[in-house]
Parts: sequence; C-alpha cells; structure tokens
Amino acid sequence: MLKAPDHQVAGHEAGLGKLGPLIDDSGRFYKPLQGDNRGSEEVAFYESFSSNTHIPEHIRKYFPMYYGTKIMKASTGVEHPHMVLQDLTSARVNPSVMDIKIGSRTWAPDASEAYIAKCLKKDRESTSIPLGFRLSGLQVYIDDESRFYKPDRNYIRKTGPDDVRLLLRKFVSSNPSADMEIGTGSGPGPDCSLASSVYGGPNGILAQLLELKAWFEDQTIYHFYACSFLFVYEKRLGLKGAWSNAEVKLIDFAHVTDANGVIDHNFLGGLCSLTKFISDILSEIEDCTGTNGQVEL
Ligand SMILES: O=P(O)(O)O[C@@H]1[C@@H](OP(=O)(O)O)[C@H](OP(=O)(O)O)[C@H](O)[C@H](OP(=O)(O)O)[C@H]1OP(=O)(O)O
Ligand SMILES: Nc1ncnc2c1ncn2[C@@H]1O[C@H](COP(=O)(O)OP(=O)(O)O)[C@@H](O)[C@H]1O
Repeated sequence: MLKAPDHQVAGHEAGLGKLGPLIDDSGRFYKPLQGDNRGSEEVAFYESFSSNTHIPEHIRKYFPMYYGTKIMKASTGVEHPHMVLQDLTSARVNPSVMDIKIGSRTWAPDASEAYIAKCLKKDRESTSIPLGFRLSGLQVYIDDESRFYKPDRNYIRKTGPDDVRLLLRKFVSSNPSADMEIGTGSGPGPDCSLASSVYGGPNGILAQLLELKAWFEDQTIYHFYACSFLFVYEKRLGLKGAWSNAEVKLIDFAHVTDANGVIDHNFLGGLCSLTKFISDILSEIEDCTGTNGQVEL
C-alpha cells in the first residue's frame, strides 16, 4: 500500500492536495516529477548516470537505485509521473536521518533570473555561503518513549554555523533536545556518545565522505548543484561487535548539469567543509576519551 514516507526530513511533502513522495512496503520510494522541467531534469540525470560506464562501481553505491518512471496515483489523488527509487530508509526501524544540501551556490548556470534570486536569498540567509553547505532537515532517534528529536523547518532555516556544529553533534548523541539550542540552554550539551561509531571507524560517515571526496577531486562528468547528502543510521543499543551501520547517500538531482571537463569545485568545497566539521567532532571526542573511532553502536 502506498503512503507518505515515515522518515522524510526535508523537501516537498505529500499532504492534502500537495504533491510529495510516496513509499510502498516493497522498499520503493516514488518521487513525483516536479514542474518547471525539474522532474524531467532529474529523470535525465538518473538515466544518464545509470548508463554511464565511467562511474566506478564503488561510487554507484552512494546513489539510490533507480527503477525508471511510472505514472501512478499521486499524493494529490490524480495520476502523475513518478521516479521509482530505492527507499533509503526501508531497511531501518528507527532511522536517524540528516539531509545536508551541498555547495555554496544552489542554482545551475542556466537557471532563470527569478530562480537565481530566490536561491541566492536562501544561500545568503543560511550557512550555504559561509560554510558551503546547509542543513535541510534531520531527525534523531532517542528511545521508544520519546521517539525522535526533529527540529522544525523554521528553526533549521535560521541555523548559523554554531547551530550547524551543534546539530551535527546532536545527530550522534543519545540526549538530543530542543533546550540545547544556541542561546536557550544551560543544561548539559549533546553527549556525542555515538560519534565514534557513526562518524568514525573504517566504514563510518567520515570514511564514506572521504571516498566520495577522492572521486569528486577527479570526476569531470557532472556538476551537482543543490544536491544533498542523506546520512542514515540506526541506533542499536546493546548490540555489541557490529560495524557501523551508517550510510551516506546522494539525493536530489533536479539541478545537475554537464561538467564540461571541469571539476565540481562548488560541491567539492562544501564536501571539504563538511568533512572538517565531522573530523573536528571526532578529534574532540578522541581528546576526551582516548578512543579512536572504534566504539560500537
Ligand atoms: O519551495 P521551498 O521554498 O520550500 O524550497 C524548496 C527547498 O526547501 P527549503 O526552503 O530550501 O528548505 C528544497 O530544499 P530541501 O530539499 O528541503 O533541502 C529544494 O531546494 C526545493 O527545490 P528543488 O525541488 O530541489 O528544485 C525548493 O523548492 P522550490 O522553491 O525550488 O520549488
Ligand atoms: N530515495 C529516498 N529514500 C528515502 N528517503 C528519501 C529518498 N529521497 C529523498 N528522501 C527523503 O525526502 C526528502 C526530500 O527529498 P528530495 O529529493 O530532496 O526532494 P525535493 O526535491 O522535494 O527537495 C529527503 O530529505 C529525504 O528525507
């Protein structure tokens, strides 16, 4: 049965009369094609990416599986074309999820003046310009009783560099809460108790970002404007001996363009900046605990 995703943290949401993604119970995510060519551009990207023989296999795993398009009943109740994608959270029970839009510039060179003005405003008012990335949304699983810490969009939209640093710490903490927000709290800060197993280790988020960074330093096929990283992990308290289950994926390809033989410095800059924020968190906990990213979830 189709329904709105349980763990969507950003973007257009399905609602009464509103077009948004749907999921089914077979692990598929149906993203409706958006107007203004954005839907067809994203389909064109997935088609190109799927058939491009220059994409290394170890890089393909960072992208959702693409199963073509399908005309089906949308969240609005009317027939509409959708992209059929892998549902990146379907294998998780209580996923912690973070969407991070990469790049200090979020519009493609061929965008209209009006669209550029709209994006520029958001880029300037967010951390996109100063940091090269911004948080678009997140949820952090706490426990079965409290469920998720999920700050609302109005707060996320106003986050500055200090809030971003704090939210990246809360994402890997067992005690995230609203009263830790900058300027409001006096209690304990985020404990970062999951940082070493989620961000650190040989297959944690930092290692995955570095693998992608190596590709971005070389690839001159695409420029990924306004594309996001989706971080997903499952907090499995008490499970000893398991490797990190954290995954990094790239999503949202409505504004991808040809690279014309030039590296994607806009994306690469944001990726380096994000990598630095995450390594700083790992260095801090290493200084405090003497661990080196090997603590298990
Ligand atoms: O509609 P809005 O104002 O919520 O903006 C959408 C953005 O939400 P934001 O306000 O930045 O959190 C939204 O950002 P997120 O996916 O939430 O990061 C997209 O940028 C979306 O554009 P597109 O579908 O990628 O072309 C944006 O859609 P458009 O405004 O381009 O239609
Ligand atoms: N393949 C996917 N599987 C699971 N969740 C997804 C997937 N793609 C997107 N999402 C969820 O939907 C949100 C919005 O996705 P996105 O592609 O950015 O849409 P939009 O174009 O509306 O901004 C993401 O923040 C994430 O929570």
